Amino acid sequence: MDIIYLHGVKARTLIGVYDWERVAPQVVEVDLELGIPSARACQTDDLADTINYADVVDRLRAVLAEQHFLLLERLAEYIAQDLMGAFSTPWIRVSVTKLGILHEVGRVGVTVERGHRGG
Ligand SMILES: Nc1nc2c(c(=O)[nH]1)N=C([C@H](O)[C@@H](O)CO)CN2
Repeated sequence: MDIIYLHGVKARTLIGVYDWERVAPQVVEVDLELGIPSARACQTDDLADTINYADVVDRLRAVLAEQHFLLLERLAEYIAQDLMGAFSTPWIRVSVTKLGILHEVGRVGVTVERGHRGG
């Protein structure tokens, strides 16, 4: 199965369990890998035969703006289900990272993988 990836997508969202995190949006970084339903575009050279990664970013940013969760786990699951439905992808891996949220820790985050990787 061929894969489209988007790494290091930064966006602001309300996320976190602490009171201060409930009132101030923070920047998270999202890494995505999506299985492409068909490899047709490799032959046709036609954007209509694949997933337009610009559309994925637009949808991801809309989700982050509208949905407010406590845990990164819940946010990653929501993103995975939303994008799988929107782009008919059989497999997805979503990582959501908080930058500099813990003292002397560069990055913390969660990865979820959903669906099945075909051959
Ligand atoms: N497994 C998780 N642990 C923690 C999360 C989380 O989303 N998943 N979140 C927090 C706080 O919101 C964090 O941003 C501040 O320390 C703590 N642990």
